[in-house]
Amino acid sequence: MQAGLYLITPDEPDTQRLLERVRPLLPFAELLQYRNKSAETDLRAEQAAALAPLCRAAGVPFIVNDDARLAARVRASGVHLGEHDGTVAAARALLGQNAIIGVSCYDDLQRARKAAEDDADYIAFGAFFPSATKPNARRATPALLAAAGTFGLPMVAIGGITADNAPPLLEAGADLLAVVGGVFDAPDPVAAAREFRALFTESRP
Ligand SMILES: Cc1ncc(COP(=O)(O)OP(=O)(O)O)c(N)n1
Ligand SMILES: Cc1nc(C(=O)O)sc1CCOP(=O)(O)O
Ligand SMILES: [Mg+2]
Repeated sequence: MQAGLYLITPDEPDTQRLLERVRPLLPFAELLQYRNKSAETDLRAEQAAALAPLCRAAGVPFIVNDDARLAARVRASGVHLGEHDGTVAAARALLGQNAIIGVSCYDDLQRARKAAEDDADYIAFGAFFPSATKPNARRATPALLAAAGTFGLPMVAIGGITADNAPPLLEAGADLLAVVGGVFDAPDPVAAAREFRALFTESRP
């Protein structure tokens, strides 16, 4: 897993529109997560099945949020698990050794330690800034990233991140910046994604 932008989809009800919104951004993303908290089961299955080949063709690992079974069904590269989304072991049994299994750790170093012991592939912390996507998210600080560096796993920062407010997170050790609104709600999403990529190419040649 390379450092860079970890793009997460917004709740877009129209599958064709979702593909149109995601397609031009894939060249700037290291990972793409399908997340739709508003969709019913059938629509989530349809959208995940549509995004999987798009990501495969672009060479971008495709991660499904919450649902390891859906990830297995669409042959995704992996799954992202929060505190209500099952265990790493259960996801690993479904998806295999090579799958990317990420774990939300919020502001909790003990959760991160457990995720590392469970052989997660990355640990995610947040929210670092107020988030319109998840207004009630627990808040985290850059000091947490600095402390979690000892776990030896790639670290993802999430929550209200823009290219402008991201530099302290990279300085504290974040490898990947997970973003919904900072790209999809920007006036020009491609320009916003390009700005994120520049943070990595300029600070880490
Ligand atoms: C990369 C990444 N980090 C954190 C989350 C949040 O997961 P979770 O706490 O399960 O909340 P929901 O996204 O399911 O609302 C994430 N999805 N991705
Ligand atoms: C899905 C999610 N999880 C968070 C956490 O802190 O665990 S913050 C968040 C929202 C991310 O969207 P945006 O980039 O628009 O703030
Ligand atoms: Mg979840």
